[in-house]
Amino acid sequence: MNILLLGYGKMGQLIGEIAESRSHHLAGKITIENRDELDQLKPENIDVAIEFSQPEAAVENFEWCFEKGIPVVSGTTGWLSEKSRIENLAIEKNGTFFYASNFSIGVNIFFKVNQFLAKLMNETQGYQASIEEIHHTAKKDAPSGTAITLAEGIIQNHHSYRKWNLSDEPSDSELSLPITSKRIDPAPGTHIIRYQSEIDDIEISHTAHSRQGFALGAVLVSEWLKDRKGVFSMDDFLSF
Ligand SMILES: NC(=O)C1=CN([C@@H]2O[C@H](COP(=O)(O)OP(=O)(O)OC[C@H]3O[C@@H](n4cnc5c(N)ncnc54)[C@H](OP(=O)(O)O)[C@@H]3O)[C@@H](O)[C@H]2O)C=CC1
Ligand SMILES: O=C(O)C1=N[C@H](C(=O)O)C[C@H](O)C1
Repeated sequence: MNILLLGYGKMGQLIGEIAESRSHHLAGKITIENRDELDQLKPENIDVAIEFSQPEAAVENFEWCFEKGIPVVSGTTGWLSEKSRIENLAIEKNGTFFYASNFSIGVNIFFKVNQFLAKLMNETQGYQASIEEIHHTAKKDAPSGTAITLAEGIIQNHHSYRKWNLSDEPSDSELSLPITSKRIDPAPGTHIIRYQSEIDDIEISHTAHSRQGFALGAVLVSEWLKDRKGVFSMDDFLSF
């Protein structure tokens, strides 16, 4: 496949290496500095754009891809207030859009375990839930996109929680799930779910040892997405 990398930082570079090792060709490696190179590309020669940029850049990148008819796979976090509009735009333009807060298979198993645990805890009194995420200090958004997905998994399955809040910001509701964001180098991504009571604590966690799982997941999804039209998520890609 011909792959356009929109964003060529820590993730874009690793995705490029993995894509080439799987015999794909890189049609472009776009950063803030060389963004004008987009005008010289031939959209008909690009099979998919893999977009790992920055919260402020992602939406503009999606709109550009939809205009050019290029399917887009994005892992950029921190732009979710625009998600419904972007998904509607993808459909309106007969485009292809795949977003995941986390492309690693391990984290997607962890999402399912989190949902199952939330269902069990919903039947149990006396536990307070909380989420902690730890990432490297260059991360621009907080909480992480993965922590938001985990919070949504709890909110959908546990009646004591209706929304989430960052733990260092005041919450206006007892029904809010606190998320603590820590920035410690070189953490690629750690997420912990805690249920604490006076009697005991229950804790589940996922720790990424590198960015390999995120990057490989994005390439595998791009291969799967070829020739598909519409809006997709990891639930469509995975068979569990
Ligand atoms: N879903 C997932 O599985 C994962 C998601 N992420 C998310 O991916 C995103 C990128 O992470 P990471 O690679 O670590 O970040 P980096 O800061 O290392 O890289 C970001 C890249 O985006 C480029 N960029 C910024 N603005 C634009 C623009 N307008 N058009 C094109 N490129 C642009 C930057 O350019 P320049 O170099 O010139 O500054 C840089 O190359 C983050 O939102 C992060 O949260 C990260 C890991 C996994
Ligand atoms: O910025 C990162 O590095 C990561 N971002 C994603 C997120 O916000 O959840 C995924 C992963 O945890 C790494």
